[in-house]
Amino acid sequence: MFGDAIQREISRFKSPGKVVNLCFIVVFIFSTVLTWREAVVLEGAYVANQRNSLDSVATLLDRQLQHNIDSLLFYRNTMHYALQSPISTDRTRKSLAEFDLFRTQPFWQLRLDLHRSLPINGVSDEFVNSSPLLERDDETLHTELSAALELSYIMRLSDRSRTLPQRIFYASRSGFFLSSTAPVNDPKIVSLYYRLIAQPYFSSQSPQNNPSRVLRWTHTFNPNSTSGQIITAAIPLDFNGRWYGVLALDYPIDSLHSFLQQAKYDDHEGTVLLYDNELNPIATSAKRMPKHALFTAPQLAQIANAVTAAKPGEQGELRLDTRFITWAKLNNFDGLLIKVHTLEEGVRGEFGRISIVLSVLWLLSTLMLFVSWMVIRRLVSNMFSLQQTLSWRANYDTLTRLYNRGAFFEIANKIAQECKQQAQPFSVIQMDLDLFKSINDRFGHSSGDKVLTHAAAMLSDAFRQGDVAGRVGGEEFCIVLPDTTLEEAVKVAERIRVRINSKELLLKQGNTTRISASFGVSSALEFNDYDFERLQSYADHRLYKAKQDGRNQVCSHD
Ligand SMILES: Nc1nc2c(ncn2[C@@H]2O[C@H](COP(=O)(O)OP(=O)(O)OP(=O)(O)O)[C@@H](O)[C@H]2O)c(=O)[nH]1
Repeated sequence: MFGDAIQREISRFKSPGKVVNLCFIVVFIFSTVLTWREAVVLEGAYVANQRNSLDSVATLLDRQLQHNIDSLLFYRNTMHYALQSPISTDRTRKSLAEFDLFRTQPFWQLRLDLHRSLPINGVSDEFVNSSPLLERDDETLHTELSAALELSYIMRLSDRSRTLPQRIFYASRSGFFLSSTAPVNDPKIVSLYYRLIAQPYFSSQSPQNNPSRVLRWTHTFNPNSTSGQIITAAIPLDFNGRWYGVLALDYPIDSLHSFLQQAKYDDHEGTVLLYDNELNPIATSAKRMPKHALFTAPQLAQIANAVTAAKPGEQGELRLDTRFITWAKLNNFDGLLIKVHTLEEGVRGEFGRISIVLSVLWLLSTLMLFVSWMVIRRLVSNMFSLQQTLSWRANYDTLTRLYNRGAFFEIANKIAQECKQQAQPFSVIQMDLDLFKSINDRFGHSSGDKVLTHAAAMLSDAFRQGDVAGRVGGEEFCIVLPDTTLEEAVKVAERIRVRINSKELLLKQGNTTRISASFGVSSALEFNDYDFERLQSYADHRLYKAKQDGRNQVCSHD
């Protein structure tokens, strides 16, 4: 029952080809949506993978920076405590006395212990007086020096085995400095101290330039060279309202390069770059810094736009031309890490390979779908025309193309009943070709067939729309005429008779013949009977009479 319903629904479509098209379109859409969904899931996994891989580098770098900044803050606290309650031992007193002796010399060095402390390196009073940034306040000078001597012990203990090499130093406004990397020779002290106080990180820590007294990052950027560049984290040292100096942490760019290279991935994993807060590249995980700018000005603006509102620790991604960019804002550095993953690298990677397999599978399935669509369409089309032919043959006579006996009787009965219901006249004409056997005998069976076809065509041309004709025997035809009286039916029969007999018919080998037919006509009104089969037998009886009366005539009475 359910199957019948489906069949009924399907049969509503005039062309089964359309049903096949529809089915295949549905399958195609379904497979494409499934593939697309897989692609979306894959893309999500790819983005997560890119983020994770950058996150691991960012976390590692942040951890390193955090450790170093913690050290810097620890040294500042040490200085605060030491300034508050300075130690006074024989050794410190001896060192301070030495300072009083050396302070006018161009450079000098104080050292409490050769192995356990770092040297304090200083310049002359004259040098200090020559710079407006510097000041040797005699009231606080000894306290600061003894605090620095104390720090020189502790700074000596700084852990140098970390993966991110760096230099920690204290540059005092009183004309001396203490550095985790001691100068190799004495004259270098002056130039080193000069360089320390000449750098922006020193002057930027003055109370005017850094009123909130926070840690600041500076990058000595030279676009033409990577050697000698450093990034520095600096905090001011203040005590009792006086700015004593700057505690700072230097990272040579090369150490950041090495750090990023240690976090090395496979070749297809892309490149990680460290950018400062002005989006200048500082370091890269690649072997060397790119020769040309990686991003155009509009692309840099796009990145800047994406990261401006981001908080430290936040991550994001964007697509620039064929590259996939992941960025992470660092917690402990005023800049960001950017990972650039090119299309080529992506294709060589795991996700690229899966994407290619997915695309190939989709293409193959679409191709197979297309081929099977063509085959099934062809099959369905052939079956449909076969069905049409069979169905036609079940109802029609193939020779004359009129209704065959079975179909004709069914239709004629129906028309008779309709006429009866509507109280309309109804007539039947029975026609039989005259002496047809002799045509077969003289000219052959195929010529006989030709005559039959010709007679059927004459018949079809002569009756009105609404009349129905059928071949009811070998050379016998019957016509039913709804809403037609006996007189009108006789006229129709007469017209057909004249047409059939009107011209010579060309048969085999140039022979011609003129054919004729006899007709019997009956009508429902004369018998007050609408039974088609009875009316047909009355007409047949009158046809027999027409034959007996000499053929080629219409008979409508008994
Ligand atoms: N060629 C051909 N002949 C057919 C077909 N069907 C029947 N016939 C022939 O039609 C002939 C009918 O002959 P009869 O019934 O003797 O009648 P007739 O020769 O027409 O003579 P009357 O009806 O008395 O005029 C037979 O010889 C059948 O073989 C057909 O489809 N094709």
